[in-house]
Amino acid sequence: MGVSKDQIYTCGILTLSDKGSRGEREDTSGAMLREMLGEAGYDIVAYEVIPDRQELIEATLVSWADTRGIDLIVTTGGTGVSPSDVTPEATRNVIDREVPGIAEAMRRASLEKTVQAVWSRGIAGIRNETLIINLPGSKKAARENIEVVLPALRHGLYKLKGGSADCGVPDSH
Ligand SMILES: Nc1ncnc2c1ncn2[C@@H]1O[C@H](COP(=O)(O)OP(=O)(O)OP(=O)(O)O)[C@@H](O)[C@H]1O
Ligand SMILES: Nc1nc2c(c(=O)[nH]1)N[C@H]1C(S)=C(S)[C@@H](COP(=O)(O)O)O[C@H]1N2
Repeated sequence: MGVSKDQIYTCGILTLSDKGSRGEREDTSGAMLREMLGEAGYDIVAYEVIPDRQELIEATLVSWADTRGIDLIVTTGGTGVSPSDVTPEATRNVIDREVPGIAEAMRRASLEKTVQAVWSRGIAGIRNETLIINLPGSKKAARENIEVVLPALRHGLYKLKGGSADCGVPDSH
């Protein structure tokens, strides 16, 4: 079965936060992402808040991609340089192919807002037919990053699932 131009893609939001996982901080970033991606037409089928533990992050990403077949996984948190920040390492360990342009675009736009954007080490990549994107943890930073690439995502998801419409044709998928 091929991918259709009107495909509704599934999406999982994974929040990495020690405080959040202990119930010590409300996950306003995850809530914002659920709303934003839901409004953008994604079917939000998974949402979890887990601590910054690399093996747990990897296991969750693998399960969401391989067992549940989720099309798009967006992570928030754990991209910085604190000793506990391991989201990029976990993501790198589970992807087959990196998509550097996504992180490049987000950091370039973020640097227009704050020089502190240099501290996000987030990456993006593909595992089988799942696209995984790392965002920083604060609600402001997560929004400022996802809004940069959101308009591009449907095209990439379509292509990574084997869609064959021409890239140059506007709204062809
Ligand atoms: N899920 C979240 N929802 C809302 N705000 C968040 C969330 N995660 C992080 N933040 C905010 O972004 C800031 C930077 O995030 P960072 O992950 O470095 O915080 P932290 O307190 O060290 O992490 P942790 O939540 O893992 O204990 C936090 O101090 C907090 O203000
Ligand atoms: N657009 C944008 N990017 C941003 C920020 C921000 O406020 N806006 N904050 C930065 C800061 S202060 C940090 S420490 C890093 C990493 O955040 P994380 O550890 O919560 O993932 O994201 C950076 N990226």
